[in-house]
Amino acid sequence: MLELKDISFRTPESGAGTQSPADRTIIQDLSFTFEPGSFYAITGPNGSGKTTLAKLIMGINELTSGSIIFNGSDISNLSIHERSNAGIVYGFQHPARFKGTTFRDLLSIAAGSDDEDKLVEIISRVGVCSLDFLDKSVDSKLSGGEIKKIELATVIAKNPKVAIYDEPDTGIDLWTIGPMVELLKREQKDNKTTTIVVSHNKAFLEAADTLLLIREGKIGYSGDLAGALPILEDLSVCTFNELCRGEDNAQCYR
Ligand SMILES: Nc1ncnc2c1ncn2[C@@H]1O[C@H](COP(=O)(O)OP(=O)(O)OP(=O)(O)O)[C@@H](O)[C@H]1O
Repeated sequence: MLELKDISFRTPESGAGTQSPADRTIIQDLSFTFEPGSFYAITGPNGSGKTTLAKLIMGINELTSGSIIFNGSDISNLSIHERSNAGIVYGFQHPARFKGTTFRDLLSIAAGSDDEDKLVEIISRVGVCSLDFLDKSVDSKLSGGEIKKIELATVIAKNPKVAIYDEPDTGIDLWTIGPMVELLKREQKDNKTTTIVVSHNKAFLEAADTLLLIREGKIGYSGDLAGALPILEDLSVCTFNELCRGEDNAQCYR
């Protein structure tokens, strides 16, 4: 069980001192409990704080206040590495590329083994069928979709208790999204992985057991997709008509 207790994240406005009253609150007094083995989708408008929330759980961002409890232990002050050892793993929206490093290198580190059979078993789980792919260099020549598959494989190779994926569909073609959702659902079921996906994609929202809608750094809604739909519909219509002086019924979608 992963419990967020009144967590907040504030940053100084650029140019302001660290204790400035102009501090900006990105996540505000947010509490939520992620049940083991469930699938969660975190969604909400751009800039609402979804990635920040995911990074707070991983320890990439430091909490300003509040605490995070994982399986009964307070992990609020643990480093990323320590949280990773405890079983929490993060897949980045824009994974890093490492010139001179191959997919095999990254996967061996993640899996803790360079045993060929083990690596083949992992890449087949993520739908990479070609063995040649293992020896691809993880550099700028990879396509956006290829690097995301590599990132996904390295998360899965760690057999995480909690897997956090930040917009895993970035750069992925429409035909690959369905299999990707199936893969994450399969990992959730087979390994009882608590799965947290930050996404705007309907396929992930539909796959989730629970959807968290983040609005201005708080949970605006948590529950099933059916309950969220009216709110999502509402959020998709522009609320700046008065400012832009567009026609009242222009219904400018963003
Ligand atoms: N370390 C930081 N310092 C200053 N501002 C930050 C920091 N991290 C995030 N922000 C700001 O906080 C806000 C929320 O960012 P975040 O990336 O969490 O949004 P998001 O909901 O994931 O958005 P998107 O859907 O566009 O990916 C943004 O305005 C962002 O610029």
